[in-house]
Amino acid sequence: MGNLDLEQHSPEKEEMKTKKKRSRDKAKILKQLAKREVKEPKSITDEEPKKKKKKLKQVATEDEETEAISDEEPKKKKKKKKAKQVEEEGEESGGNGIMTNETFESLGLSDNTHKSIKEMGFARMTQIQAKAIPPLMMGKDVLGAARTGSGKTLAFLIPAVELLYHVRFTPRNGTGVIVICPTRELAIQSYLVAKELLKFHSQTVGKVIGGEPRKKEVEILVKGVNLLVATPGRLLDHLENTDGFVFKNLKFLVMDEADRILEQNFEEDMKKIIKLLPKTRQTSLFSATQTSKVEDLARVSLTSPVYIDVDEGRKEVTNEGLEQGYCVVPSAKRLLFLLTFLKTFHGKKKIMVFFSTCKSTKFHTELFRYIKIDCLAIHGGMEQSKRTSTFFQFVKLETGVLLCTNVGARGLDFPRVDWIVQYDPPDDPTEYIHRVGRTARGEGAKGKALLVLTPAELQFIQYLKAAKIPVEEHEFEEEKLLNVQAFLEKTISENSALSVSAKEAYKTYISGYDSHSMKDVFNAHRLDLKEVAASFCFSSPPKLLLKIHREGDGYRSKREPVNNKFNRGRGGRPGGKTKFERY
Ligand SMILES: Nc1ncnc2c1ncn2[C@@H]1O[C@H](COP(=O)(O)OP(=O)(O)OP(=O)(O)O)[C@@H](O)[C@H]1O
Repeated sequence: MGNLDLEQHSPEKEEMKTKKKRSRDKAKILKQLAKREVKEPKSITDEEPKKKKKKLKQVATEDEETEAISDEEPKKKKKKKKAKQVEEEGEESGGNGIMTNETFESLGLSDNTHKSIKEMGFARMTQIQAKAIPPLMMGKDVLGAARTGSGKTLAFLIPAVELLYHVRFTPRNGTGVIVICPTRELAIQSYLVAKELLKFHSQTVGKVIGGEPRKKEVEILVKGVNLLVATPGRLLDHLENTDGFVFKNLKFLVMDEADRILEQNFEEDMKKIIKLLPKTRQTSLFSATQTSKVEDLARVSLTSPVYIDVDEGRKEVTNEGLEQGYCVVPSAKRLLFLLTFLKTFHGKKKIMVFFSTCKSTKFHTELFRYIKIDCLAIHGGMEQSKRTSTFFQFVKLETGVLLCTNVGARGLDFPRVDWIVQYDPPDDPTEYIHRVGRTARGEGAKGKALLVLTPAELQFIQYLKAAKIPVEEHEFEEEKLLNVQAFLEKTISENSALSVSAKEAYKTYISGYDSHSMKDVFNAHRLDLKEVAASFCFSSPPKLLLKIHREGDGYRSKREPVNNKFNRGRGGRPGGKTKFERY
């Protein structure tokens, strides 16, 4: 028996088996791709001009982000160093289970894709990549879940690029792959990764996102964008209105952060988009969190999907390198608490602070700058050009503070963030997971997260624990707070612009609170307005018309039960945003 066991688990045999399996998979993938090439060339190659095989490279116009990636040499070096560091840290610490020993080389990718991945400094695959890339390259529909910062972007972009290459897409064939992202910044980020992957290929890449000039986008779409990254609203706009946008050859649709994309405020657009796109295509849904809506969509619109959940069975849903705490702070002291925190770490750490509304983010940015706390801001009320430049500014910073709404919660890959502060609570555990996922990303990475709750909101911790999120309480030390309440109130009362901004922030904070989906925890009727006003630098609540839903008047929790099979307690998502648009 002992012998038999040894025989079965001999490392050589295991290795042989894996190698054999890999080469079988590789052969299958190549066969599959070849089949697709044979099956579909008509609709595609027929449109290709025979003589003019001009290599049209990267049709996307040069834009602001080019500047951020223009220092080619240092960037390459930095990346190689980073990848080496990631691997070493992973090995030293025993890793946190994100990396595998499987190499990208074993996938049998095209030389040009492989060359790009090498330039990015990656040799071994992460778990989601090792599990999702082979079935995706075989043309299967995939529903993929893996923790934040574990490399999902390459997991779908590598198969996308390989598909375009093997089917020999040219600009004339139009769009073969569409990647839909919920925020503009995430779309820009994914577009840049796609651009890097396509660097040595002839296929074209572009993006269409809200807030950018449509005309420029129309021009690149008409020229032909093979891999298109888009936000839902702007994509729908082009699908419906842009003559010359060829999408009938679409082969692969990816929804990144699928659970977010299927929420209420995107749902209508998504239904229309799906209706307009060709039906025979490969579809893939990715996110760190899933909801029953994603499952429903997978059931009705994916063909025999492969379900991949690399973190199934983990005791915690957040990353091991993440230290998570919460502090119970009386409403009236919240601002002083945040100021004390920022005074302590300002200039030493890279920090993201989450707010619930645009106006509140705007007010706090103005106030902090006024009192000489340097900070950046990203929220939905800003011009896109400013949002984009701020995004790249924060990417480059070693230390600094970014105040943001949930536009910063999903998918963004800011390097080396030390602290995530949730000054205003998230909508639910799912949103919590994505916000804290902006730190401790990748193998061996570390980071800290702090959630600020008022005594009335403490019950939220039970929801976090039920969703397998470990949080420890930090003591609230009132005596250590900066003693500046009177100074702040005076500052606001004497500065009319700040005062107007504070009033708007106060008002939207309350209406935002009222639209909260977990009414059992975040109940606007339990807010003490005098205390809330103090946290916006008012000695008494400003006289404003506040609309708060009456209790019993449709005022109930929209929380969706977390009991579907694929979700497995990841912190299910309630019904999504209500009338009040907060981003
Ligand atoms: N094979 C790899 N080896 C090392 N690092 C990698 C590998 N693949 C991706 N990365 C890096 O890991 C980081 C996180 O990747 P990515 O942004 O794709 O995560 P994600 O799973 O999409 O996260 P989120 O759920 O927050 O969107 C990126 O900086 C990326 O460059």
